[in-house]
Amino acid sequence: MSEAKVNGDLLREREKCNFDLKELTHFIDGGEEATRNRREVEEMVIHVKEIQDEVPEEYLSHKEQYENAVRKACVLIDILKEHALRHSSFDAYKPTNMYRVQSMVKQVSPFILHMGMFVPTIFGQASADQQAEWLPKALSLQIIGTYAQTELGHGTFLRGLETTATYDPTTEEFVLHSPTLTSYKWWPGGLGHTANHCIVVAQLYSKGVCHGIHPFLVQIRDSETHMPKPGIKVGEIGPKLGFQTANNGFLGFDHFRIPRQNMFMKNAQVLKDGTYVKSKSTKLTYGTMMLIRVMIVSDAAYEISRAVTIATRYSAVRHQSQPKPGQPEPQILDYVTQQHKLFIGIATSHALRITGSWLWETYSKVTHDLDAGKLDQLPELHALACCLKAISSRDASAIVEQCRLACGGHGYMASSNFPTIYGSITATVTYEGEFTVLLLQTARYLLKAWKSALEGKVMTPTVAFMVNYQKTKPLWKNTPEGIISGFKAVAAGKSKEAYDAVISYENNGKDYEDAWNLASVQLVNASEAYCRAIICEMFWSEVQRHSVTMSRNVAAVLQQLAELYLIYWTLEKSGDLFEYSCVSKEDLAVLRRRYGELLALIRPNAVALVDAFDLRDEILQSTLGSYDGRVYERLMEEALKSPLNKEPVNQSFHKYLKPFMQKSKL
Ligand SMILES: CCCCCCCC/C=C\CCCCCCCCCCCCCCCC(=O)SCCNC(=O)CCNC(=O)[C@H](O)C(C)(C)COP(=O)(O)OP(=O)(O)OC[C@H]1O[C@@H](n2cnc3c(N)ncnc32)[C@H](O)[C@@H]1OP(=O)(O)O
Ligand SMILES: Cc1cc2nc3c(=O)[nH]c(=O)nc-3n(C[C@H](O)[C@H](O)[C@H](O)COP(=O)(O)OP(=O)(O)OC[C@H]3O[C@@H](n4cnc5c(N)ncnc54)[C@H](O)[C@@H]3O)c2cc1C
Repeated sequence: MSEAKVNGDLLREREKCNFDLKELTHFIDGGEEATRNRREVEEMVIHVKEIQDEVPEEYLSHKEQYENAVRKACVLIDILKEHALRHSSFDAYKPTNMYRVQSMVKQVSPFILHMGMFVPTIFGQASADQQAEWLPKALSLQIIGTYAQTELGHGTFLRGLETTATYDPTTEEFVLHSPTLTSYKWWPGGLGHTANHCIVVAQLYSKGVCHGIHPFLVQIRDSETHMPKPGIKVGEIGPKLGFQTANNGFLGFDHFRIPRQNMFMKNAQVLKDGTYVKSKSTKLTYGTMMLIRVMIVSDAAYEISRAVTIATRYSAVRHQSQPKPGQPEPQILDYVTQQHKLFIGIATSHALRITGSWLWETYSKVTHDLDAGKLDQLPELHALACCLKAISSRDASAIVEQCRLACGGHGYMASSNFPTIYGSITATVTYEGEFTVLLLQTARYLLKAWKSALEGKVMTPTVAFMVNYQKTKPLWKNTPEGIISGFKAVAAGKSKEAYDAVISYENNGKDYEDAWNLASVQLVNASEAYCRAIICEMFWSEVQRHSVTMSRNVAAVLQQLAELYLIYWTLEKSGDLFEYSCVSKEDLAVLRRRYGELLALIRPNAVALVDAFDLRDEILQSTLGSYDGRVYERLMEEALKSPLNKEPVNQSFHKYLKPFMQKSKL
């Protein structure tokens, strides 16, 4: 990009950068080679004319948006498939690469569930024979699939799903049926008009016995005509807050038959005569959800990086107000309140990316052990994935919205891209396990952990801190390590309180379930505190670990961001820390001053820090956040694309306004 065209404020901001920007980008990507590979994929996609829209998508009808999205998804997937094959690797399938490439088309891909859940379920739940048959077709998109679990009546409570799959040994088939309106599948992405196959989660009946929910591969549309198969009722569920082009659909079955072999057989099986063979754990059926929950943590980090890049660049270009008479209007980035809104976003993106990578590695290790029959680490992984998915998606939604608000009126424009980013990220708070529901899952683990600590049992690593808390309340130290220890004290204290509350309700005559419900606000708070302690510890310790191999200034900016994150949350949660740790008012006053110092230290590097995310304009898709900072020019260029501006007088004037005004004159 020619520097001459770049906005002067941004040029000056970039000159202030005191660290090696490329080194930070490599760190974010996971190494220099990873940066090269990512850029190669992006470069390949960026120049493809077919994925660029002449008319902004917002002006298209719902139907046109979908058709355009299918067209672009086909182009995109073709390029990526070719790339993946050329490199004989699965690199293109890595979550981080997928997110970035996906965001080059503004609206979500109707193939998202194919790539995100259909293919992974075949990997995770199909037997070797089934994989050999289904994977080549799925990976090459000869068949397009989705993951149909949620029903009109139930999303959270999976044991309550109503779709049935009844085994008929005479024909060696399963009969799929939707007995009620509420049993209709509802929500699966791509189900409306894109997928011709889907993974259906249904209650398995054999020999008159219900064995609970199991996944089945079902062809729902004809391979040639794409017509729904007889016995299948399928369609799209209509417009939503976001995710407009995901083609979320509904699906009902009228005694629809599939071969026995279409039940996913890696874990449980039904033999020809109808004998049911149990899985090592019924929870293995939930494997794909676990994978996506793990991926969502990195996705949250990525969406924050997009929002905060847009808002920070805009804040460097935008001038407003005149605090000192006669002086020029300052850049809004110089207002400390603006720094307070934005720098926590930069810090959180790093915190969640680092935590997401750690969770990904933990997930890989535990699933490898599961394949070898070792199930002992599954509960801890489940507890971690649940709370990290919940908190990362909620934090990301809040930060994206904060970034939008930080851009004032222009943040409200569709062309800022905030509405689309927000529409996507806020969906992650609900899908793949609703926020509160997942925190309550983690709370189950925490209560057991607290009980184990009371009984002096061996503790798993992420809850081992509970043992110390039982002995003493840790002394407060105004250091990052001291703050982390304080957050652990909050997590332990809240777990204890929730545990005691459940016991106390039970002692007062409530049964366990009612006691649980009565204590559930405390349970959710305990999970949130545990999760915050994990993110804080992971962020700080990983930055420390990597600092020794980094140049001094890159290490310094990352340490500033990690410290900012820790202090931000200490100040946000000061009430909890007063209650459960030994922090004093004086300690908090010191931290408040340090927080102000950190904002000032980060300020000169702010634009460089978001530049280091290395998000191309084609990925940001924002009038406010482009690299050159031509904010006002772009806003006007985009406004002129409005179809309403194609003619000086709209026909509604002659049809309605003029007669209306004339009538008013009489
Ligand atoms: C060749 C390659 C080419 C590459 C080309 C690339 C091209 C790229 C282009 C485009 C692609 C686009 C980019 C893709 C990016 C991918 C991102 C993916 C995004 C996907 C989008 C997803 C959309 C959303 C999908 C969905 O929402 S699917 C539906 C999800 N549904 C839920 O999550 C339901 C939530 N409910 C539950 O999970 C459970 O019911 C419950 C709440 C956990 C309760 O379950 P249950 O009643 O059975 O259990 P309990 O009785 O409560 O508990 C019993 C014990 O079991 C424990 N438990 C529960 N769950 C688990 C578990 N999963 N694992 C382990 N243990 C579990 C529980 O804790 C209890 O334990 P206990 O000891 O306390 O008894
Ligand atoms: C954009 C989007 C895409 C989706 N894609 C898919 C897909 O591809 N495939 C698919 O199968 N599904 C999909 N879903 C469905 C999604 O997984 C569910 O909506 C989600 O799991 C939440 O379930 P629910 O809608 O039943 O919410 P509910 O469980 O009805 O939640 C409503 C409220 O009740 C509360 N609540 C429920 N149970 C409890 C409890 N036990 N304790 C305390 N509070 C409780 C919740 O906290 C929440 O406040 C998608 C959803 C969205 C929004």
